[in-house]
Amino acid sequence: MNELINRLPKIELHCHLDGCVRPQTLADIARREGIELPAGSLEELTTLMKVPPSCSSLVEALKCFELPLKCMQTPYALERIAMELAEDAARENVKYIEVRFAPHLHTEQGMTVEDAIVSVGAGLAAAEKKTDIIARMIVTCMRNHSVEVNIEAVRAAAKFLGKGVVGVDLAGDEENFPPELHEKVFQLADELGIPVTIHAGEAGGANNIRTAVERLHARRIGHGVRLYEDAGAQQLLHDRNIPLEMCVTSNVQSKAVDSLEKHPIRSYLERGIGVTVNSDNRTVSDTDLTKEYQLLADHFQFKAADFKKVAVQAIEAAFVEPELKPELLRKFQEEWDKLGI
Ligand SMILES: O=c1[nH]cnc2c1ncn2[C@H]1C[C@H](O)[C@@H](CO)O1
Ligand SMILES: [Zn+2]
Repeated sequence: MNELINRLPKIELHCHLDGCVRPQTLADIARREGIELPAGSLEELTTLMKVPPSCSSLVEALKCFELPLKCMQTPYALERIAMELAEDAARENVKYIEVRFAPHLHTEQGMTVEDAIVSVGAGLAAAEKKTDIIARMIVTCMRNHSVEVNIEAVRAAAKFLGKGVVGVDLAGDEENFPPELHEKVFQLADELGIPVTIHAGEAGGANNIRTAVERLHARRIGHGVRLYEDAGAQQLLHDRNIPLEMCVTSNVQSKAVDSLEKHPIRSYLERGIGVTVNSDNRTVSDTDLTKEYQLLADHFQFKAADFKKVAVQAIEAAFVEPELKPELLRKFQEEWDKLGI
């Protein structure tokens, strides 16, 4: 199964740029830009960039983003980090990736929201030229930012829609900032024709999943782990064909589930809820898509047929230009044929 997992064609819909910075790159940028890092060695830096084993909540996990963000304040840094992320994914045979980031988190040293989008877009485009990956951007709004700031992010996303940006998202502290606070923001996204995905049911209850769909126009749900709490919400996702972007390792770390064994991914798959498999944050969660697939094979009896199913569901749910989907599906089919699965 290991070799098969390495060779499987993959697709990733939920991946945060600031959670995927290579430690060596962070060290390089810090040196280049004269930023002092609180670590004496690469090993120490790598440890600081990862969620600690003692992590007890999402709020605690979110602290791990402060360090990489310090070194993600210039066009050079954003372009390089985006390119490297897409290259790392391509090496895992990821054929399509949606990379998300909150442009406002990158404006501390004078970059504008639009500068940040342009730089990430340039990095992804560079990786597309060098590898066989298609890479797109999702503009993330932060739950702790004001409605006004998030409206600005959505307007910037609209400007780049079809030019690298394919959607908008809501992320951050779900425990203290419920989705309805940002209803106006995603009302606007809908009016502007931007596809919406919302982190919900991770550090908050299934009611947030319902709100994300019914009031924030979500077409996909980030995590949605706690969907099991509400049969009505399950029915809603099933009826509207709204899939979950599941990130199993991340959910164990943030305590969205009590233990790995209690993760509901298998039961959602069996109940006909759309499930997709994602890394969330490669560096912060110390994972990648290959490790996530391996985890599913080892602990949730995922077989080749299950991996095919989740890939097809992800292709269907991708925000990529619709005209690219048949080509993407063809690429996957070609590789499955080669693997005889
Ligand atoms: O899993 C997550 N849940 C909620 N927010 C998250 C998660 N992973 C990353 N974020 C936040 C922290 C980052 O700074 C921000 C933008 O990528 O999104
Ligand atoms: Zn996330």
